[in-house]
Amino acid sequence: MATKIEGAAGRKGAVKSDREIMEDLEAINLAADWADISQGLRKDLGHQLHSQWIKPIQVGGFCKETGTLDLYLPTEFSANWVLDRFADRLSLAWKIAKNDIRNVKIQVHPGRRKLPDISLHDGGFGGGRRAANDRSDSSMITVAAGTIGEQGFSSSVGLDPSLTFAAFITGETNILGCNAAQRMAATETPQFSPLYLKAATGQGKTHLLHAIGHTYLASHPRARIFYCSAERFMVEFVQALKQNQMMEFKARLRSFDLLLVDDIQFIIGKASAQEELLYTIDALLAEGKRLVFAADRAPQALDGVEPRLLSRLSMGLVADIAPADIELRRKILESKLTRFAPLEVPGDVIEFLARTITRNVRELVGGLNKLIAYAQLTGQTVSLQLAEEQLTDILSANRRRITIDEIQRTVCQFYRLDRSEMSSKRRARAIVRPRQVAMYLSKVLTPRSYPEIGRKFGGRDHSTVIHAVRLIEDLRTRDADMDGDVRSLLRQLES
Ligand SMILES: Nc1ncnc2c1ncn2[C@@H]1O[C@H](COP(=O)(O)OP(=O)(O)OP(=O)(O)O)[C@@H](O)[C@H]1O
Repeated sequence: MATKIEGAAGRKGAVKSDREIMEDLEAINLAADWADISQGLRKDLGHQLHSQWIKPIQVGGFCKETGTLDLYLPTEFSANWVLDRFADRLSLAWKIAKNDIRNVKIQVHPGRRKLPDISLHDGGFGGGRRAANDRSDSSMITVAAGTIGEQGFSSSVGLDPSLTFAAFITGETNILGCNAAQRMAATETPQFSPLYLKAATGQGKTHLLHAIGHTYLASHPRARIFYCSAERFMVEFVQALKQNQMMEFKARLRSFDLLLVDDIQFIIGKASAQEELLYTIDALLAEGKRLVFAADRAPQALDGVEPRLLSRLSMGLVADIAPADIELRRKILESKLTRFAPLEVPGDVIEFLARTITRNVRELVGGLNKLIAYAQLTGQTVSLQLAEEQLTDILSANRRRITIDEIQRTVCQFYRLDRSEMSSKRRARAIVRPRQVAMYLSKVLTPRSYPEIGRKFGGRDHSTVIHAVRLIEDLRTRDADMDGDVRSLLRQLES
């Protein structure tokens, strides 16, 4: 049997056999995995190292018999360089991404193998990032942006040109975070510093950090900006320590006008590096410089971070970005769709994706991209049926969603209460506190809004839910028993 492939722009392509189509699909899946791996490495290594060494990597074929994946680089020199420095990381990342990979072979390109002709202008798979083999130049950042040079911080500013405020869609759940980020990037000095962005994975923290960098640079072209992940900060710190270059390290770190530190939860447990970060924060704040941190949890919930650093992290504004609600998910999909025009995606497909892919925006956008890529590749029309068939992994992962009913049931079992107490009007402390815990867990584990949660707890007002969430958050930082209870409930519910 042969299937006709219709190109991205509606061109008629060649007739492909089923085997060729399977190979193309395998290549698409590898490209999607590579987009995720590459994105992680970009955060870790910074934009400059990433664009120089990782981005040129082309994913070759995967041999099922030997479990070997080929990675190609354009020159002997770059292949050796990547082999020396990144072989272990690349191999580990691929093994985690794809169980059946046993070896990763890094070598010079024997002759270019192209991915199927599909147009993902938006950046390909994996939530709007560039597709694996997209080698387009992204030289958006100029030297003025604070190339640090020499050793120590080896990355330059590290901003992704596609992550701007213009591309960031706002709704009720992220408007506070976005406004605060815009203030941090504005010409006027913000009334708060640092800004601490808190959100679960894939809800746009990194996007906002990059957007701050772009906007600030546009109005301060000579500004020195540093973007890195906390993990990267640790690596740089340890290297400087080993190479006896702490003075240079400190001096460079303190010379920045804007410091953007992503994934601060990874700073955990390294006392000397934490201390250095603490001094840097103090020094930069004293000079009125701007600092932004992003993490997947509140400062108080960062285990193993010393109290003085915690107090610095939370002394400015802590802006919470809640999981995107249905309206925002719809808006994001619609905005992404404009880039695929004239391709048509029916309204019911958008609605289905927005309603089903609720865990995070990365998966949502990744799902849309994958669906469109598949439809273009096989010449099929985008439909609900195609979405159900092609996105089984994403959809089933999202369907395993925790519900408020489940949370109420688990909390009642845990505290040995009757289920009716979740909605009752009784105000005895032994009932009120578990009810507040259940409201808190509903906010943390489900995408429901405060009013929706209130309704599930006997029609309570949203302000009661907000109060409960804040109270439990606060109690968790002061009362070890309460924190222990919540952790144990979280484990039960997430298992
Ligand atoms: N509101 C939004 N509008 C447009 N795109 C968004 C929005 N939120 C997230 N995205 C996109 O979703 C993807 C994931 O976002 P991002 O990497 O910023 O998440 P994150 O919160 O930093 O996640 P992690 O904690 O896993 O690093 C990116 O492609 C980003 O551009």
